[in-house]
Amino acid sequence: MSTMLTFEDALQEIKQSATLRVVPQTIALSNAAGRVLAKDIVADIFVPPHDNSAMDGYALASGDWQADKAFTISQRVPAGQSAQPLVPGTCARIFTGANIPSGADTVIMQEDAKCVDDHVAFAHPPKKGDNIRPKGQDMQAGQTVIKAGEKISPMHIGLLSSLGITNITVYKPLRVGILTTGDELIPAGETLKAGQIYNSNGPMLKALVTQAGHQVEQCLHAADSPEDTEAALKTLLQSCDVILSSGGVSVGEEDHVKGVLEKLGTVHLWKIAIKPGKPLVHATLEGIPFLGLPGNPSSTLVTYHWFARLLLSICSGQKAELPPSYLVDAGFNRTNPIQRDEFLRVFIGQDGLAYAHPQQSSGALLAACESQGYLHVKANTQIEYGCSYSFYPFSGF
Ligand SMILES: Nc1nc2c(c(=O)[nH]1)N[C@H]1C(S)=C(S)[C@@H](COP(=O)(O)OP(=O)(O)OC[C@H]3O[C@@H](n4cnc5c(N)ncnc54)[C@H](O)[C@@H]3O)O[C@H]1N2
Ligand code: MOO
Repeated sequence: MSTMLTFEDALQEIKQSATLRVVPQTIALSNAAGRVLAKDIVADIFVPPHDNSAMDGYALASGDWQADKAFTISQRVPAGQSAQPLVPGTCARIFTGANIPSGADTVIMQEDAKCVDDHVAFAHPPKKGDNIRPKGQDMQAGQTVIKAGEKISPMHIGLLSSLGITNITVYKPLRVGILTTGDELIPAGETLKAGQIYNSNGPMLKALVTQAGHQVEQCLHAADSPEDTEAALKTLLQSCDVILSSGGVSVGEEDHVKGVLEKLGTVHLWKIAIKPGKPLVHATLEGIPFLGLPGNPSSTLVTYHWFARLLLSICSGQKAELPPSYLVDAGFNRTNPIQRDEFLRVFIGQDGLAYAHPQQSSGALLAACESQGYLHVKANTQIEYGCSYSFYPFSGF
């Protein structure tokens, strides 16, 4: 148990043991932004339902066009009204969004038309299909348009509204318990005494979990004692689907989280070859997944982003996907050997190169706030100016 797992093996282990922890419920689409879809959505209509005009202009059969022919305007079709079949050899006055009359196959925009008394002529020959948005251009009946596991975005709300859908089946929000540990920590708002610092991981984790769309069920703080840690965990176990903690997972005699986990449940992994975040612990307590994040604030952030986010995603019914990344060249060198996979907090310069923030201590959080994402540098490599590394913008997490 004391050997360190590789980053990939740890991800795999957490991914494989994570299971769905929430049940479906049907809710109004208008309240569904940010919720996780529980059932595929299959379109039951075509969108648009009919061929319709993309322009204000004139609908005609392209084969009827002749230079300077004066077309009779045989009908007027505003959006929202049904069109009559086109009288052969004539055109229809038509407006954006209006249904194309049967017999017409093209729309000429009004700027390209010349009105002659109550007739109209078109100088340039149209192409069949011009300015017509065909039936089903956006969605076809029978097409799966959103898969279960997707988080509903405002775009999805628009898309589903265009199908006439008012209710959808989503998963109930995942209830997450947060435990912070440490005798030295006090909440913001109180006055610091010698040896004390403010609890920053608690509020940060609460914000990360909330931003990811989960429900923070309860936040507790435990002193550095096995009794306090055990009591807090037992309380969280009563109402939470998943538990995250910060601190108390290293090797000192003031670190009690792992010992209590071994007493109450099963520890699956402890210590990963990453920097920062090495002493991460993963366990199951009474069937409830638990991740113990290391207490240094940047270690908490990094392990939340890479491991807790994934665990919470799977438990809440989402797909187990890593955030998007792209290759960026390093704008700096580092020749000292890298023994653990590193997640450097970096920003992208105007030259497009990645620059490491000068402060990479796991105890410092300002560096993350001043950076744009992670540069993932794998163990046993070096960082060379101009070489490419995977960059993961914070916005993808
Ligand atoms: N002898 C060794 N010591 C340490 C090792 C090691 O391998 N051998 N690993 C180091 C690494 S790496 C990390 S990371 C830390 C993780 O330790 P813990 O998870 O046990 O965290 P704590 O000791 O409780 O706290 C570490 C640090 O973070 C501050 N902290 C904790 N919680 C909060 C919070 N909620 N808000 C703000 N700051 C917090 C705490 O005061 C400590 O300064 O262990 C190393 N040690
Ligand atoms: O792994 Mo620790 O997070 O290096 O500071």
